[in-house]
Amino acid sequence: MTKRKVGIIGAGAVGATAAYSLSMMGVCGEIVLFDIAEGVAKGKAIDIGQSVHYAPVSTIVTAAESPADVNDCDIVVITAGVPRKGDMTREDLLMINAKIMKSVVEDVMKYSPDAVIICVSNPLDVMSYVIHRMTGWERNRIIGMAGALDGARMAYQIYNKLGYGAGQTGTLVIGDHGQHMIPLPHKVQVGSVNTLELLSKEEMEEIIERTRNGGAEIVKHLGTSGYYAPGRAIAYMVEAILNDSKVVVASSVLLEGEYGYSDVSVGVPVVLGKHGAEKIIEIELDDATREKFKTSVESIREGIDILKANKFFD
Ligand SMILES: NC(=O)C1=CN([C@@H]2O[C@H](COP(=O)(O)OP(=O)(O)OC[C@H]3O[C@@H](n4cnc5c(N)ncnc54)[C@H](O)[C@@H]3O)[C@@H](O)[C@H]2O)C=CC1
Ligand SMILES: O=C([O-])CC(=O)C(=O)O
Repeated sequence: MTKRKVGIIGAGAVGATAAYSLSMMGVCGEIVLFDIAEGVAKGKAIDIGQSVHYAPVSTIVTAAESPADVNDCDIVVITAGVPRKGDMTREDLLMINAKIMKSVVEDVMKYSPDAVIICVSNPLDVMSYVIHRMTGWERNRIIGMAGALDGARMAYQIYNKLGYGAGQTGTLVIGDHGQHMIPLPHKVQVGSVNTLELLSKEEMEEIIERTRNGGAEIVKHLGTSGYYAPGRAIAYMVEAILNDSKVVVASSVLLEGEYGYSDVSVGVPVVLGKHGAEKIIEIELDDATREKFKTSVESIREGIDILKANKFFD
């Protein structure tokens, strides 16, 4: 990769935190922020740009005056959209965020036609699917951020139970980024020790439940959804793509027969490198997990079907 320019569309809580996190890591030369709300991108770009003075590597942070300035990006992160509040589910954001997605994606296609897109807006899997349908791009170039965050949340819950192994916990969460997400306890290891040997069945069930409700728990306390962990998860994915590091991260990608499904975006383990989601890893699912995966896919398809019924797709 010759240039390392990252566009972030939607400079709200998540977009700005991703920008801040990325600028502190120094993995890209330029970050350009765009937001439809006047002054938001400009103000945050100045603030983040001034914080870079203390970063190990300098990153230029700018604000786009218009979508046309988010041009020639290697990666475009889409964090434009409405977050949930109160008792809302992510699915309640479907119609409003789908409309936002439509205008944003048209601009990305025009101004950064070679980019890898990281979709963040909710409901995540359906929005990632919308981007596929709108762009028609190769599927490796459209990646939904979910498993990176949900996996971090699961690791956090495990540490809180064990009291050791922070930073040594490998987790895997597949399926939708919603009520049917599937944290996989038998895949979790702390320092190469399988957690099935460290935690009781009841403790693991509690961890799974708290992981699944990780987003809602923050909304309950904060009144809006979280942004530090999401921002850091985005930055981790951007770094993996820019550095071509080939790390395995569960992400929402379009299936074309893998796991027995097609024409739906859902979270599965993928290899992240300079071409985006370069490889989908098909892991063996036992019968019970396969059933959960089916429920998860169906829940995403419900959202897609609502858009179809509303003639969202041409
Ligand atoms: N995939 C995931 O794991 C996560 C997803 N999210 C989702 O990310 C989205 C953003 O969340 P927050 O940053 O907390 O919301 P926010 O309200 O703080 O920021 C969203 C920003 O998008 C901007 N925006 C709206 N329409 C736009 C357009 N057409 N072009 C450019 N900017 C536009 C708004 O002006 C606002 O500044 C939400 O949909 C939220 O549910 C949030 C956390 C984690
Ligand atoms: O919970 C929300 O609405 C935002 C989100 O996706 C998360 O934090 O996982």
